[in-house]
Amino acid sequence: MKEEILRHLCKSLGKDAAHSSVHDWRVALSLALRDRMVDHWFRSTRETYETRAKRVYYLSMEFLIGRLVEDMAANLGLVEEARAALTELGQDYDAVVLNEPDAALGNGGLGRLAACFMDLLASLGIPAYGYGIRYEHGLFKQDFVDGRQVETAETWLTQRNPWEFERPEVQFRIGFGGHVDHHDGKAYWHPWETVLATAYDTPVVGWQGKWGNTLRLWSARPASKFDLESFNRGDYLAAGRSEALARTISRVLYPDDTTEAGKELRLKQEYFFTAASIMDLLRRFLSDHDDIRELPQYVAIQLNDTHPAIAGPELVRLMSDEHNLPMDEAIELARRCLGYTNHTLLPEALERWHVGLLGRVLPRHLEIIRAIDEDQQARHPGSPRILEHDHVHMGELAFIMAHKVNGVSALHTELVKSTVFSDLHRIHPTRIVNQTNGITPRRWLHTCNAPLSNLITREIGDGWVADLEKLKALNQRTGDREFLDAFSAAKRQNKTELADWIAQTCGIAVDPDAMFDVQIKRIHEYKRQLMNILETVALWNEMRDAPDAEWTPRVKIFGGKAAPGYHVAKQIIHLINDVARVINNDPVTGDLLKVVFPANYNVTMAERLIPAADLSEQISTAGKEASGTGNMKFALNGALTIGTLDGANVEIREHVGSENFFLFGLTAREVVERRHVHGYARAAIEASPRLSRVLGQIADGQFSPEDSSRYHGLVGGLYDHDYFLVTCDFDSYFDTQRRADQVYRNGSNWAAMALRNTASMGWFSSDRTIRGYARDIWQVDAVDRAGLE
Ligand SMILES: CCc1ccc([C@H](C)CC(=O)N[C@@H]2O[C@H](CO)[C@@H](O)[C@H](O)[C@H]2O)cc1
Repeated sequence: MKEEILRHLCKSLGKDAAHSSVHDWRVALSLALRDRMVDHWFRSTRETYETRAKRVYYLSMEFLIGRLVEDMAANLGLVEEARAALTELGQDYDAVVLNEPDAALGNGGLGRLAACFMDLLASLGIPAYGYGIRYEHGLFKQDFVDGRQVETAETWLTQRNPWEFERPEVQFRIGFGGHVDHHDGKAYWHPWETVLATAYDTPVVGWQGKWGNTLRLWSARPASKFDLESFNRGDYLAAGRSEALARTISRVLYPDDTTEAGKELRLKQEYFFTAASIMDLLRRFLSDHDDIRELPQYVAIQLNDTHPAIAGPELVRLMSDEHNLPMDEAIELARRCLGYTNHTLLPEALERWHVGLLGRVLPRHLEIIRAIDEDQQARHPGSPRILEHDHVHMGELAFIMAHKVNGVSALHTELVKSTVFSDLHRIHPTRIVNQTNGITPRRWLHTCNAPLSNLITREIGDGWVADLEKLKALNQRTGDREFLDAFSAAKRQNKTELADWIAQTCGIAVDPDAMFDVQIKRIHEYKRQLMNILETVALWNEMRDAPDAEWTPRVKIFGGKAAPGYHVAKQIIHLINDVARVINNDPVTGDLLKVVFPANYNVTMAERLIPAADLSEQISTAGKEASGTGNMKFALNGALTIGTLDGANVEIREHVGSENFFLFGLTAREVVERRHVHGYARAAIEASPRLSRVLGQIADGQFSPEDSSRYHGLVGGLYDHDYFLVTCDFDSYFDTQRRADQVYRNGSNWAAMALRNTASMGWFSSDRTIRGYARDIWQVDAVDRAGLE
């Protein structure tokens, strides 16, 4: 490994070891690791062709990958070899791997799930491609200025990306706009604008590197040559116009994760990568099959939410317009290839494009969508329509064009059946299935939490990394004092390291013996970071009222970005920072309570915070969080959850045992009922002296003396609307937090409960999730290659 790193440093980067930066060493290491992957990759690709195996295509607008170097080294079993090689070369392995920028090609849960799935598809040896967009700029960089979020462009590609292979030979012409001619029964689409989609491939090897799949990300290029004539005329802007226009399509990730942008560029992005992906998989299929009617036997396409839903009409277009299949047969064939995963019930997140906009950008597809609607009506009169009120409803399109639709947790799937798709569910009672989310145990325990990972491996061997259900054996140890101490020591080591990082990064001193209470996720009203900070102020009040009482010291840690246009979410960020400033400088409460909100939460920060957490905040309004995946990561790393019966919390609590979970709050059904009670929020506030005191302090500007009316709107909103029932769940949340305090003070109990959580999280490996998709949706075999020689 040492020679390979040196060779790349000198030969690939042209750098002399004596004058190389951490960046150079990191790229050299990455190239050396990449070399070790390509053989597995080629062999897997060859084998898939030889065995004519069915391929899975995962279409996603987002892949929230994070850093890759550590993950690749771990999957190849080369961590120690790489660490030794760098040490011999006088370099610090940890500094080198942390130098890598996050590939932040996603907003949150949906994007990270796609990244976890890619790891599992390779580890299970399922031939698969991930298809997405190679954004030049991923999710924005977040900074706090006077406590407010400010966004700046993310720049991961300004540095060389050592993992990708550019594929200039893999290019597709993607059309937009124009018109459609119809003659002799055929349709001819004449796009007005064309861009080139160019492929960039990143190999994805699974655990123990026995199989390699491909993540193919598309980059937009101008289809037309450089306009030298304009240039010579000195009209430089005109000369660069087509280039700039084309690149705009893959320039930046839309930072909204719950509100559909409804912007033309977003629609173009969705069609751009979807069309290139469909054309690419069809080309691959037709390279060794000549009857397109066999497609469903060899191709399974999974739509990661509605963002690639245009895949249905695009497949039908190619089958009917270019392969001359009758429309209804094309529709049926496409349906047998397609699966659709729904990730949210929030009405504002369900995509619906104005028929004018979609017709202008994709005139042929609008015709086909009309045909699909008629086909559905013919088969199921009265069925919900795709085209309604001048809008194309992408949820209905995805549902009607898929042979299987799935939710991402048991509760969510039931709500999908009983709310958003209740009518379609009645017509197609077997189409909706559940596939509860999962996480990859490699990144989210083995790689990010060495103290606990090593302890577990010492105790039960390392079989758990490939088969997480093996953690169950740890349940025997919940009464073993010595093991519990070792378990607590691992947590304490992570907390100490995090305390050092917080001191450096945020300039705040925190006590590793305090309870580390962590809420990290996108900022959104339904995730109720607001309720968390209100509880924090209430606790602060009571600590100040009785400073000598027996309090459990707490460190409240927040992390998360708000969509730039989401005003209320930005207000919540500002309030958390304002409250932190007051509490962290309060001599009365001192080390009893600290509030920490490091800026620019991302995958790498999650890998740092989760291993050090004691308490995991999963406090969404019941019925709103489709699943959550952070909740699984925390429990796996030995944190206890305080949470509502929402999303996958329900199943986590079933697996870890209700006695090892701090449950509070209204259920999803009670939430719906409470909304019918007039003035429920005001009533709840008036019934809670604790809450009304806190709201008074905030409204009076106690935390914003420089702008006392800053939170009038926010507090007023709680009195008058409180759509997410912060007021109604506040007291039970506060009481449950106090219960957690009690338990935490009895360390051994807490450790035993935490160990039960870790031991019971095997089911939440995305190993189980992917096996479910393979069995129920894709009809492919999951061959566990990890153990194969
Ligand atoms: C059109 C804008 C937009 C962009 C992204 C989204 C995603 C669906 C939002 C998302 O990330 N949903 C999360 O998906 C996770 C993976 O299934 C779940 O665990 C989370 O509960 C869900 O909020 C909606 C709307």
